[in-house]
Amino acid sequence: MKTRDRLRIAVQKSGRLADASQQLLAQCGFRFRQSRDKLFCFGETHAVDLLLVRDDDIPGLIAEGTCDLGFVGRNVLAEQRLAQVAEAGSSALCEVRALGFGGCRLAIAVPQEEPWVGPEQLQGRKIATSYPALLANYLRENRVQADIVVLSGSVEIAPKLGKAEVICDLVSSGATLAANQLKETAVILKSEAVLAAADLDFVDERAPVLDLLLRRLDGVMAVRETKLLLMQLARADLSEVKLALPKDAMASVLSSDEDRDELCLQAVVRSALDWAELERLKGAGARNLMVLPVERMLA
Ligand SMILES: Nc1ncnc2c1ncn2[C@@H]1O[C@H](COP(=O)(O)OP(=O)(O)OP(=O)(O)O)[C@@H](O)[C@H]1O
Ligand SMILES: O=P(O)(O)OC[C@H]1O[C@H](OP(=O)(O)OP(=O)(O)O)[C@H](O)[C@@H]1O
Ligand SMILES: [Mg+2]
Repeated sequence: MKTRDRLRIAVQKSGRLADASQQLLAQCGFRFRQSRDKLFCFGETHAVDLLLVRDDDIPGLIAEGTCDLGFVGRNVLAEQRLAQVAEAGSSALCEVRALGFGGCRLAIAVPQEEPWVGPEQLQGRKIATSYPALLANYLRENRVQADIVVLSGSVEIAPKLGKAEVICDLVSSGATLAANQLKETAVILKSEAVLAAADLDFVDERAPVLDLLLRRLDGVMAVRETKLLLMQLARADLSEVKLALPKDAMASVLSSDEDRDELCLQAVVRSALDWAELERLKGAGARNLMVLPVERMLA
């Protein structure tokens, strides 16, 4: 087994996942110094270094052992995992954690005027995609035979170019599909950025730093949507205000001895808080409501 004294993580150099990946590592308390060629970041606070690469290269770098971990879209990881299984019979690549950013879906899209009845309508059609293994898997599961046209990008213009009638591509807002007179139908994969790895059974110095990284990632992820809600209220309104709190709120009441009728209530809320919920609390008697972000939590 290869041993190394520093953990090496592959992250996207530039693109949709690049900034959020580095921000997440910063939230975990990891600081880096970037090399002059901007391809490598040396970990200043911990024995963790980053390799800045194209996202498509991340699963391969992990599989060959050049990197221990990677921040990559589930769509890219799942596609390359399936391709490895088809080629070698197995794949060591696995998803260790979902990271909560880079949300999108891999979906089938057909021309807007075409009614969608189900996957059987894809029988014998030409489908353009950059995800041939995931698409082939979906077609196999639905017992449909179709012609997969592999394109590395700009898949949405394939129907206009006459290369295919249908596409299978990533969708987020749906704006790209709408601009190309296409509509989303079946979703093949729900995706987000994930932490990918092949082998986490380290027996060298990487083990404790991996442990620390996973614990801190879990700490940051656990409070992603969490907010601290603070408010003032009269003691007489306490039960009404408590009833108006979101169901998952963990509330505690603070009071000062000088004015026992005037209370302060704090609540940790794990779901997103909208204006309607705050207005409901105000209606129940709460005043000076404040919603504060929670940066980290150590249980
Ligand atoms: N419209 C979208 N909204 C949200 N996330 C997306 C969207 N499109 C793609 N993603 C996610 O972001 C990942 C990276 O997308 P990006 O467009 O930066 O890739 P790329 O052009 O292949 O970059 P690279 O130059 O690194 O190869 C995708 O694999 C996917 O997981
Ligand atoms: O549903 P939407 O919000 O419109 O997003 C979908 C688009 O986003 C991605 O492309 P991207 O913009 O990253 O460009 P690319 O094709 O060069 O990767 C994806 O390939 C779609 O084309
Ligand atoms: Mg790419």
